[in-house]
Amino acid sequence: MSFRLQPPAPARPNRCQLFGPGSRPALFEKMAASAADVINLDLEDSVAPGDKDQARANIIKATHEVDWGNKYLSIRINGLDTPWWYRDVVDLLEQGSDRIDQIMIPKVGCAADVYAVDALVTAVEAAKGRAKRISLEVIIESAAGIAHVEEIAASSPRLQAMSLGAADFAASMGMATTGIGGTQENYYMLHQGAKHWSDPWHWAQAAIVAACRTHGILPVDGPFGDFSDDEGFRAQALRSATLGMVGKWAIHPKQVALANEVFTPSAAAVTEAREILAAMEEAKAAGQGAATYKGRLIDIASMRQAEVIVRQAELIGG
Ligand SMILES: CC(C)(COP(=O)(O)OP(=O)(O)OC[C@H]1O[C@@H](n2cnc3c(N)ncnc32)[C@H](O)[C@@H]1OP(=O)(O)O)[C@@H](O)C(=O)NCCC(=O)NCCSC(=O)C[C@H](O)C(=O)O
Ligand SMILES: [Mg+2]
Repeated sequence: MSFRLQPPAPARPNRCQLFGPGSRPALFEKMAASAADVINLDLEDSVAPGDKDQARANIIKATHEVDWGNKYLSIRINGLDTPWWYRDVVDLLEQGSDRIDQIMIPKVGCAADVYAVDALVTAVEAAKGRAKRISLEVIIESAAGIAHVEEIAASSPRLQAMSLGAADFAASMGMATTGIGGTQENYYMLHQGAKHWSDPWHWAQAAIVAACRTHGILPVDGPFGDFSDDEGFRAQALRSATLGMVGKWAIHPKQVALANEVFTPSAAAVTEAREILAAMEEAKAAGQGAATYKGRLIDIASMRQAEVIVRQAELIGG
């Protein structure tokens, strides 16, 4: 380990973030009753410009009236290039209840974007004497965002999570697709006449995971647009989990169970991780730093890998 230690990410479950437009208050109770760990009420791109004020009022009312149970309640404000974002922050924190946990900032392009929101949140919190400290989540969904991902991850002590927004990311990068996540038909290698599909989201996800892990932030995979394609969602989520992401958005309720399943370590994986830890304790007691488990090498690094799985299971209550 470097002399600079890797900080732990916030210890809360974040397997699924269920989104719903602030302009559809009829969905709020259903969202609260879902199995998602995090609820994202949206003021940004799922709300038409003419509905922004009403959506904000709907969300403020719902923070007082809906029973959100143990959900982590997050509200996505409008981007910093719009005339709405400051009013979103001020009204939410002046008029919304203490039930609000987090503000999500879309299209973050540099650390100063987070600084600006942090400054406003800090001022309103102090002025209103709000007891709960609001956390922040950012969405990386632009060329500038991915270019500055590390400085963004380091931008604020309030920052708890960072998501990849595949749709805006693709648009900003000029990618030739209208797909939101998943396999892209034209992104393949040819080998001996056969097509082998690659993953165009991989490098951005890996950059986000590295920035997040360096600064103790939760890395999250964003939307998978085709909510009729369960297997496509599962494949995308499994790749994200394998890379180190802790969860994924759901843009339709049917995606919640899929995300929870993928980002909950299986009983077999937890058993194996615990066996590795036990085998290494035995090896250490015998003065050895390496051992054999099911015919393969395990050593002290294997303990750290196993601990990731056990910690995740314990967080979820497994
Ligand atoms: C995608 C939808 C517009 C579909 O809505 P609808 O046509 O109502 O769906 P269904 O008829 O299939 O709904 C079945 C039942 O489920 C309820 N429902 C629907 N959506 C939700 C929800 N989000 N949460 C909870 N419950 C929901 C319906 O009411 C039906 O219930 P019942 O009648 O009792 O059976 C809609 O799902 C939707 O609006 N989804 C969220 C869209 C959104 O928030 N988008 C923003 C995030 S993605 C993004 O911004 C891109 C990103 O930034 C990037 O750049 O990548
Ligand atoms: Mg977006």
